[in-house]
Amino acid sequence: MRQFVVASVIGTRPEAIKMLPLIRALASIPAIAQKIVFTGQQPGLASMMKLDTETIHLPHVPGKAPVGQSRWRLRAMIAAQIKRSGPDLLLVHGDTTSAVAGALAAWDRGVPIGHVEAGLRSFDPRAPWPEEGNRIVIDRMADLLFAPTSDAADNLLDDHLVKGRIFITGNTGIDALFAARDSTRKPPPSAERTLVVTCHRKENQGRRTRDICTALIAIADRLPVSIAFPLHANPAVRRPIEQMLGGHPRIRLLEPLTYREMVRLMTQSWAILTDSGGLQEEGTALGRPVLVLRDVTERGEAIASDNIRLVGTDPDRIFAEVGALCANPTRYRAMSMPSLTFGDGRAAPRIASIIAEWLARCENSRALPLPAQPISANDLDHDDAMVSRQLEAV
Ligand SMILES: CC(=O)N[C@@H]1[C@@H](OP(=O)(O)OP(=O)(O)OC[C@H]2O[C@@H](n3ccc(=O)[nH]c3=O)[C@H](O)[C@@H]2O)O[C@H](CO)[C@@H](O)[C@@H]1O
Repeated sequence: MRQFVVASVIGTRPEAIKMLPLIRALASIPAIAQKIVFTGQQPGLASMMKLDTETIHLPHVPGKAPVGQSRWRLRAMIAAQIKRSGPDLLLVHGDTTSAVAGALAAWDRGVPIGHVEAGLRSFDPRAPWPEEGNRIVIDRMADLLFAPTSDAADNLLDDHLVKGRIFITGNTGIDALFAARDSTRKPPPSAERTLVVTCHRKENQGRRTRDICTALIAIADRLPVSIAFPLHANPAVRRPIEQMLGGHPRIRLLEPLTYREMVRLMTQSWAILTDSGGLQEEGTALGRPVLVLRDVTERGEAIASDNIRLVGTDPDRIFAEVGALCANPTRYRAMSMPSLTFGDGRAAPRIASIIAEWLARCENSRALPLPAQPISANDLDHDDAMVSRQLEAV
């Protein structure tokens, strides 16, 4: 039997972190050859991933273009790559401009699409923008949809324009987290209460960043907490933060950390304050309370399990929520229970086996299987037996 070609599009740090476990799992399948397309949306990712598969680097266009222009440019360049290498399946991850451009390029060329981390919704088209629109568009074009949780799968089932095969697999980000956590010596417990902070979202730039920094100064000045703040690489994000927080004795501004360093910092942390999607999932799996610097989240499962709380960006509210964690051990303990709601660390091999089985069936059927009926609600259980039942139907 011939080798199948599976191409993956990578544009940002979270895509690199969350796709690496799947790329490694696919590499262990002899029938599959891979091509990794780096779009340059964020530079330096290939060296971070240390891949030994074929990689393609799209030319980086300096300067910050409007989102629509970037999407069009990336779509055209990825379509040209697809024309050259004709993959049997194109994988995209999440909700970035690179992901939606990759899916559109595959759509243009009639190449089947696999969406990793499918089904996340904030149900607010403007927050986050353009991510909410991106992931809806991708899900409606995708042939294989890998939903991290049953809630995400429910979102897909509720959208009658989603026609692909839905699988509940867990989030590959938890695979990456556990691999990084278990590959380093367990750090000694930190005597100090360290609050890990990250802030990078477009909607939090400007006044909201200043409000968040005002809260951090009050926290560092008045609460028994020190702050470790790994800065985002984007100068427009980090500059105002450096101006407001630089030099504060109880606030450590850090250069962007490697993933392993970041996992070590989170493992040692007392709590996490962030607008990041990935950190909400990681804090939940590690059992660290996560306060979210947003008004909405796609991780409703972790609100239900009281692992995360939405605190928004009002400085007084942020200070009060961190203060309550300090003053209320019962609340702190309740938010510190590790939960596998976002995955058990085996999502990547699960997805890889689904892909290998699906490609083989496509080959045997000599045609792309018609989009089968979405899975029924009673299929939404989180185990491998369910996945194999779904595959039988392909
Ligand atoms: C709407 C939304 O929520 N979308 C999310 C967004 O991703 P995000 O919000 O998680 O983005 P960031 O916060 O930039 O990355 C976080 C990762 O980086 C690690 N990290 C952090 C600081 C550091 O110094 N070193 C590191 O290694 C950290 O542990 C974590 O794993 O887009 C992704 C792609 O579409 C989606 O998957 C994801 O849903």
